[in-house]
Amino acid sequence: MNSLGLCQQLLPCSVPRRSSGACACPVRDSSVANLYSSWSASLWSCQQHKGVKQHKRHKRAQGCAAGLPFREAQHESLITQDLDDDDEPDASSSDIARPEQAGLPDRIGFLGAGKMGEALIRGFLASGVSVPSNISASVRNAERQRALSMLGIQIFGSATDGGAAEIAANSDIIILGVKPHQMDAVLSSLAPHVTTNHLIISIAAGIRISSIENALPDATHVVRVMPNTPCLIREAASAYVLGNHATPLDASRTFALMRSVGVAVTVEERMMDAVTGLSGSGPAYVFLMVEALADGAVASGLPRDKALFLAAQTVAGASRMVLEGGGNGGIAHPALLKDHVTSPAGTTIAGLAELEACGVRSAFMRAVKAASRRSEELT
Ligand SMILES: NC(=O)C1=CN([C@@H]2O[C@H](COP(=O)(O)OP(=O)(O)OC[C@H]3O[C@@H](n4cnc5c(N)ncnc54)[C@H](O)[C@@H]3O)[C@@H](O)[C@H]2O)C=CC1
Ligand SMILES: O=C(O)[C@@H]1CCC=N1
Repeated sequence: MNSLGLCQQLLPCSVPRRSSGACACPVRDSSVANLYSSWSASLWSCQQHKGVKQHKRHKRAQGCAAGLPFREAQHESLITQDLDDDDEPDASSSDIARPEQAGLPDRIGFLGAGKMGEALIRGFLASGVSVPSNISASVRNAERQRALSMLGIQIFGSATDGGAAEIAANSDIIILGVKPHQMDAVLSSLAPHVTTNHLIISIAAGIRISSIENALPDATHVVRVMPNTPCLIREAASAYVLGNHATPLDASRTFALMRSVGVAVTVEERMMDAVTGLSGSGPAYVFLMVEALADGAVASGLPRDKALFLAAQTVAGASRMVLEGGGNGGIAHPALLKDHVTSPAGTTIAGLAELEACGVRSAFMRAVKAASRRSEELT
């Protein structure tokens, strides 16, 4: 068992890998890593092309040429989404190939590696985007030290007691993985050691980019990411925002990292509280839902193990249908899919009527809004 209480041996088979929705692009034998290394330089020469749209198309084509399926290349172009929005791809990227063995050369240091940090580390290692010798973590207590040492990564002491200096000296990318209320202390310890060669990635709920930038030296490269625990099995839904001094290369490094453990989209910072209430906290809502569905089946006579198994697979299968059922890689509308399950005077409408009577729809909306509000309060 790992610290998240999950049996690692069960994980590889718990989420089936899928084939990619690859495009007809003829060159597909290279990886995100190629795009990563060539992108920075080519982005700028590319900008000399006529017009913003042409620039975006060019980057997309370049992504394909770098071996990405069309929709991943298309997604890469979102990194500069501030250029225009009208040809923005939809948010679904579930059919996109994973950047297997992308092997980013960056050394990644975690200041605080608890549940979320460990999920990221395990995901990065599983994806091959990094290797143990390129990852380090500053750890405050012996139990965390033991858990993380088993991954073969380098361990330093507490971030507020010398560990920040060691992480800074041994990392290109520093991931701030402490709780929001621990952030001030950690940033104070880190500030004297940060240079403009570092990329600082905060995963803390509620903490604004401006607070991080203000606590660190001028021109520090900062990116704010909201991941979720399914990073552990490379099924995360992450969103990220670039800080004021983050470069296109920082964007591509962040995207490559987060894409290696799931899907990743860019948003504006004003949307990060909503992201936190939805995908950051969302796995907990779904776990509760799976548990409750299984309870219902147990109450109706099904053994607990079969009830949990069928409940979890039902949620996974239905989610996949939304993600993959839209045709041309788009997202299907859940209301249409719901109607396909629901026979006149059948079983499903009887169940749905109960859910509506209990206000489940409104309860989910309220949950996301409450979590978003809480994220706002954490600022
Ligand atoms: N748990 C989740 O599902 C998600 C969490 N987050 C964010 O990730 C961050 C971490 O959350 P969790 O991993 O859940 O919390 P956690 O409490 O499991 O992990 C935080 C870790 O930081 C360590 N820490 C605190 N001060 C330290 C210091 N000075 N030096 C070294 N280590 C130190 C703690 O000992 C702990 O191991 C939070 O800011 C949270 O908002 C974001 C998305 C999802
Ligand atoms: O509950 C929390 O505050 C963290 C942030 C998002 C998920 N877990």
